[in-house]
Amino acid sequence: MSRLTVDIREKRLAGRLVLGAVAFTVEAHEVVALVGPSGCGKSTLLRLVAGLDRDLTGTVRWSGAAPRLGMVFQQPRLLPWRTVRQNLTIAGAGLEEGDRLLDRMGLADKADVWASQLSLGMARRLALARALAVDAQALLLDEPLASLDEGNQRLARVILREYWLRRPVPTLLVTHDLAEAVALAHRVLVLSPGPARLLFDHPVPDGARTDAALAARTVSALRELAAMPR
Ligand SMILES: Nc1ncnc2c1ncn2[C@@H]1O[C@H](COP(=O)(O)OP(=O)(O)OP(=O)(O)O)[C@@H](O)[C@H]1O
Repeated sequence: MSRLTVDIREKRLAGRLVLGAVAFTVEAHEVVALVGPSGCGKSTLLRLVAGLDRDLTGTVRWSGAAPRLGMVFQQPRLLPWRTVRQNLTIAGAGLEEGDRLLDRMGLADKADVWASQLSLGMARRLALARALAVDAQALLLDEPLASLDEGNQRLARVILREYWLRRPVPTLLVTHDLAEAVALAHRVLVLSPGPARLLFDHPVPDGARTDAALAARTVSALRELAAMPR
């Protein structure tokens, strides 16, 4: 399993500085949340890690061979002219695993519907199912629970935790929601307003995933840290 080392000194888009100094590692079995205000550069950072953009000052390295990635983009990026099931199989999912995930995501009755006919929340659930169905060696998830109602957010959290128990792959999870970060990640990286630099890298206590009071205390501590002048 790969370990990810990110050491970004600077990233520019159209000449404008979008990311400042951001350096961190993600261990082979670790889920790391990236949290920061809107527009600070989180998606840009994820694209650099995915190798979709290689134009940076700094380095992004995986130990060993580059892993097969399961990705959720900010937009669902489905193939609208294919059915829901085909969107999974074309991405490389086995039929059985694809159907199992559709069932878990509450999309079993949509398997033969055109992807273009899904609501945004359904499309986002399908995009998450696709990332989890492709036997990924690392996950890069950009706001995977955005546009889901509360029930589906809870369900998606459970599905993600089950996934990591079965397949503890290195994961970068972008979110603007500290509570979601604490609920899912082992560590939370907080970024400054853009151009983002890393403000701090904070471990989440093990119990926070099951103990709601501890989770709430961790979220408040992170919020206070993030608000501190520096
Ligand atoms: N192709 C581009 N050319 C120039 N600037 C860009 C381009 N794409 C994004 N930006 C700018 O880069 C900055 C970072 O964008 P990015 O999408 O990475 O932020 P983000 O933290 O993911 O935002 P959000 O949480 O709102 O999705 C923003 O100011 C955005 O306007």
